[in-house]
Amino acid sequence: MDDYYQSTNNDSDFATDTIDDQVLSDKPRILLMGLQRSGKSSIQRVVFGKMPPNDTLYLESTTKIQKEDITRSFIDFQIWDFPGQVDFFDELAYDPQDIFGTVGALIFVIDAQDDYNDALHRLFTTVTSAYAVNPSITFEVLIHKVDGLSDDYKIDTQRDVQQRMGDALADAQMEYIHLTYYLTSIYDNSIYEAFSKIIQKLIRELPTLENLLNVLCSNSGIDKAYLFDTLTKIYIATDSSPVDMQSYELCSDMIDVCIDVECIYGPNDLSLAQTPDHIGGDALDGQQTPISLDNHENQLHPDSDSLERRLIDHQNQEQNTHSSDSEASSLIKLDNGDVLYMREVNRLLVLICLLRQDNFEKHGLIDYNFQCFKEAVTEVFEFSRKRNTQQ
Ligand SMILES: Nc1nc2c(ncn2[C@@H]2O[C@H](COP(=O)(O)OP(=O)(O)OP(=O)(O)O)[C@@H](O)[C@H]2O)c(=O)[nH]1
Repeated sequence: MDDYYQSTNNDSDFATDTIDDQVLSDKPRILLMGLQRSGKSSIQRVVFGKMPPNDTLYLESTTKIQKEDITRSFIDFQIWDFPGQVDFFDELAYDPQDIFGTVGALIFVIDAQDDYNDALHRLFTTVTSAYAVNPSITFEVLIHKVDGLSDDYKIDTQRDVQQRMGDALADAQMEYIHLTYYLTSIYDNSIYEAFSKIIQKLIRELPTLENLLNVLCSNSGIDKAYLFDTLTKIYIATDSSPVDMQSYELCSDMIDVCIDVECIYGPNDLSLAQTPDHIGGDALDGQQTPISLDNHENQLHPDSDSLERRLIDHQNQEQNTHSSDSEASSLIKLDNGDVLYMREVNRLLVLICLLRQDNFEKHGLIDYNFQCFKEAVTEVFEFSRKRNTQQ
């Protein structure tokens, strides 16, 4: 996919806009398919529309293909939500070429809390038919609604689904069709984690971004770095050290914290320092106290050499250095001593890093390296944009 980023901002107040076919751009597509009530619309609403998961209980059944153009996001694509009750391969009214011609990923959702025999049958016909039309589609299977299941049952279900699909494809001599499986739920971060991996497959610049993140981490003493799409909280790249759910959740929670602060104080006051020892390593929600940079002296009394003092000095320097642009940044100290460091790369992307307190002492170096990283990322996308225009 060539166009998986968006270089312009759309100032619409809505994250996603349902739009008519006539005005749909030529963007690559992501299809959400699966049986009725498997959770397709809920996934779309929660991930791309910021709907609280509990509100999906009131969603009505989809009756026709819902096409949405994702705006104000780095992930520049259309997402098509299919009604579960229609089998598009039985209906002569639908031309498979129209549907699958320019698809990037086909995501098939299976309800793991229900009997999934029919779903497997539909999955088989869907992938084999779609592959016949467009072999470059990546097929992704979400074994969904696993929030109600025990860990053992989840693993057994995934193994069973994988085994049966593998057998069915082997019987049809179509083993070359590759499916990737994810255990997901809208009630935790698993759905974002799955979408991160799905979207990453569609980003042509991924290896370059990963290399840049590796260089940034190794030269700055950073333990883990994620490049997030700010709107969706999907991470589009990370360094090559293993992803652990806890660090991912902390980083993605940090985006929520910053957005909440931005909503309360306005975009120009986004930078915040964190009171010491207020944040547990695994519990951010509700415990953070944003501190205005103007009156921090009255609120914090750190001794002069403490990390808190350095965080505040750092924030002040940042504010002075970047007073002319509105680049957001934030620092949060966790009670285990680690530091979460967030910097906005552009209006659509944000870098979030996790590093140890000792390594944060070299924050001048980290800031400098971040600026180099930011310039490199901008150049990469500028290069891709030019290449796409030429093509
Ligand atoms: N427990 C649980 N329920 C979920 C999850 N995702 C969706 N649901 C529920 O599943 C029900 C059906 O969700 P929808 O999103 O309407 O399903 P759909 O696949 O779009 O259905 P159609 O539009 O009929 O094709 C809703 O009540 C959701 O709240 C999940 O991760 N866990």
